[in-house]
Amino acid sequence: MTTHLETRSTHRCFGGTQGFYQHLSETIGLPMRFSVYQPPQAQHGSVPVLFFLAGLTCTEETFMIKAGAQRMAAQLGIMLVSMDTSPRETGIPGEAGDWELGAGAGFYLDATEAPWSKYFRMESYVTQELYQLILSHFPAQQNRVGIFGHSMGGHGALTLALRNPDLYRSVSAFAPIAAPQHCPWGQKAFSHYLGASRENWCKHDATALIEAGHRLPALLIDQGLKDPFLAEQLQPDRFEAACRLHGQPLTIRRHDGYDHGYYFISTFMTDHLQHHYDQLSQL
Ligand SMILES: N[C@@H](CCC(=O)N[C@@H](CSC=O)C(=O)NCC(=O)O)C(=O)O
Repeated sequence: MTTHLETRSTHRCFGGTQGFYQHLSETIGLPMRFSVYQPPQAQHGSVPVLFFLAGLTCTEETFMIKAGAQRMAAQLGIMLVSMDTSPRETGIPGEAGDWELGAGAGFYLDATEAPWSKYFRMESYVTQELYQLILSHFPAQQNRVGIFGHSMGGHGALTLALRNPDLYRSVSAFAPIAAPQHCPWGQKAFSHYLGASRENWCKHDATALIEAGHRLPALLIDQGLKDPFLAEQLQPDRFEAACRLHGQPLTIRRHDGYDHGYYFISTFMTDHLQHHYDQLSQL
């Protein structure tokens, strides 16, 4: 791959390197930004890699700044990758100004509907272009790749892993949008990006994908019970019921008092990194 990577900044962090990068994405047709934490072990050889997909309004910086993942990643020798949550400055009318749609709200799918379909191709970007770019430009082990995410990014982690089981060998999520076709965030995004076809919506809905026979490796989900989005937007009960009915292994932990934000995520981050480490170490 001949992608030119612009290094925007690097920072020593727990003996490793936190980097922020930009490149001209062929998939998106515009510059895209992403971030990589390389643990100290990456100086001596390739290491497992975990992609983190962030939620609505987030950027490639949010996870790296707020989740507190680098200390444990350095101990376990895991590379962390995060990316912006959508294309930006596309010129599409209505791209900015609505935090649930457009900029910051790419929903990790390839839009099929104009005007979004020209640039909003986050599924291909994450699963193909960025995936290959990380494997070719960083010391990442290609057979030890995992994915996790939060909220919209939890939806992304679940659906991309369900749709691409050969790419991701470990999966987890924090407060995912677990049944997007049944919630206002998902209905708004899917109707604009995918059009009216419910058949197409089901291809990007984690609960529907489980019902359709797609499967994941052993899955960990954490959910705060003081999350203001829990009942209307996230709906993990639907996903849990589908997993139980269809034999998908799932550990779902519900935590009193925790909300939707990064204080919740950082509290349980070490459990998620250990989950991925354990899964990827078996390979
Ligand atoms: N409208 C608010 C809140 C946006 C928000 O809560 N975003 C979450 C993800 S929600 C689902 O994907 C988030 O992760 N925010 C980043 C953070 O640092 O907490 C707003 O615009 O702020």
